[in-house]
Amino acid sequence: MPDQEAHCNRHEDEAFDDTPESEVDRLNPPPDSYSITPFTDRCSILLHAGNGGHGCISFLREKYIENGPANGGDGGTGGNIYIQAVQGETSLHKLARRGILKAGRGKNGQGKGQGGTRGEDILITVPIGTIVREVWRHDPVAEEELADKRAKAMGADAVFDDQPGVVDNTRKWRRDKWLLFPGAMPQSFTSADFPPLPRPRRSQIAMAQPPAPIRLDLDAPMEAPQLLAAGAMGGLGNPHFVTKSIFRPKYGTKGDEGMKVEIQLELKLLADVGLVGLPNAGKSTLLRAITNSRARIGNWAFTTLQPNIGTVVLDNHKGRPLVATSERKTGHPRTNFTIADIPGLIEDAHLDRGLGLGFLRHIERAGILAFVVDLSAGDAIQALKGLWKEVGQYELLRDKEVHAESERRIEQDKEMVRFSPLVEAQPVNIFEGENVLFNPDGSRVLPELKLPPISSKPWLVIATKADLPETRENFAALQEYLKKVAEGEEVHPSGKKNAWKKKLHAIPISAIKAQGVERITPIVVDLLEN
Ligand SMILES: Nc1nc2c(ncn2[C@@H]2O[C@H](COP(=O)(O)OP(=O)(O)OP(=O)(O)O)[C@@H](O)[C@H]2O)c(=O)[nH]1
Ligand SMILES: [Mg+2]
Repeated sequence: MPDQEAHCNRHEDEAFDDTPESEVDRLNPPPDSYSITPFTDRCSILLHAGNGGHGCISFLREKYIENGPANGGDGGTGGNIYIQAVQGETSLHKLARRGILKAGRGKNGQGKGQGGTRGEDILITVPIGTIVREVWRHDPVAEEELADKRAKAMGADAVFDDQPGVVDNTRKWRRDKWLLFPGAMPQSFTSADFPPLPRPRRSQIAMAQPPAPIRLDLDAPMEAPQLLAAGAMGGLGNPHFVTKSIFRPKYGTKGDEGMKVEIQLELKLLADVGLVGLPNAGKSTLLRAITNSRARIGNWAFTTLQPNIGTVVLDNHKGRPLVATSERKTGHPRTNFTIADIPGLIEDAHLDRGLGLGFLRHIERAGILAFVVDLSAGDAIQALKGLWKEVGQYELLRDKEVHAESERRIEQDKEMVRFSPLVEAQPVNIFEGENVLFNPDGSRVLPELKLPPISSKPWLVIATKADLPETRENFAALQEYLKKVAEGEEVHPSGKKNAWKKKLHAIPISAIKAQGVERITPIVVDLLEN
């Protein structure tokens, strides 16, 4: 039992006596002392920008003023949706659970000329290294603009209020756009009673929207949020429709419908360091030893079923940083780095054995790879080579996979007959070839992420369980081997020629006793920064 093992060793070895009791408990916890952190690295969500509030139809009522002038306020603008990549977020699971994000609707206008208040905004916070891709969108205002353009091109006398003298014949029938005075009978209005419908409007902030289709690569912390979808404009109150002949218009307009965008979020970078190792090698214990993680630990294979991400704090804001760091590209000194503990890798994992390809994908998303080898479980060099082999095989396969996957998706889409009742009922408002704004079936195949080859990543070896007997020779051999690799006497374990081998480190540790782990941080920081 691991528990007994730990205690025996502590009595044997004087050097480990200074490890506090509580720390040992934390690193070799009873089975129920862990937390499962939910984790998602890919999800799609539907954004619904806020609808505009309706305009108000009202008239001044005061003593001695019998038929006061129109004084209905305009409707408020709908809420906007923003996105921001921030430090501290590590997973998309919170967003994945939401599914739909709907910004607030603007409030309706009020009497006495009071405009409606704006709808509530939504801010989506995502981890740094998130990619945002648009799947499809439905933008009512853009569609209306397009329809107008089309009507004009076809020679209809579609004219707007800013072109006087010509009668609008095309848009008055949009009864759905008009709001009538309470109590007015809809049938008492003929289209002749309405002035030309105002041209579709956009809020000023809509200028800040990224061009469609949205493709954002958020790989740095953002100081300010980025707008994704602007809320729709509110309707106009009845004072807008006062003319020389109509003093008391009994109509206003409804607020516009907010646009809908479905986006796919994907984490490009999972963490700064990825722990790669066989099952039961001690990766989760290591993560616990150097971070505050409460990752699950157990003396059996596949204890970890999904990535756990821990953060190593370098600067606890108490004056001098714990580890000296240089100013990075961003201009700020690095204050932390993250480590991903991923499920164990077994032989033939690339053939989808074990937990399969899913988590091999995580490996290529780490900045640095830390190969965790168990010194007590046989030849460490063989273990390291085995891990590299799987990683390499995976990389080979991936390129093929990606290709096959996108082919397959195209094929499936061709075969499927989609149920889309709305498309038939609507006038087709898309010019051929031009900006397809309304793509109701969302069948667009999104391009895969492009990532650098795995063998070009900096890597190090963490040799763990060094507290166990007869691990010394194993480690010495490993170190000797790495030296030869660095000098070019041995082939790089990845088998690739241009693989990274600038500074090869092997660090012996005992994670369970938190011995030697303090050496990891400065080495990792050095690799991250250079
Ligand atoms: N003696 C000793 N035992 C260790 C050490 N590190 C981990 N262990 C034990 O090894 C076993 C496996 O540890 P885990 O951290 O769960 O291993 P893992 O690599 O995360 O395993 P998977 O999640 O299944 O891939 C546990 O029983 C740990 O207590 C160490 O430094 N020394
Ligand atoms: Mg684990």
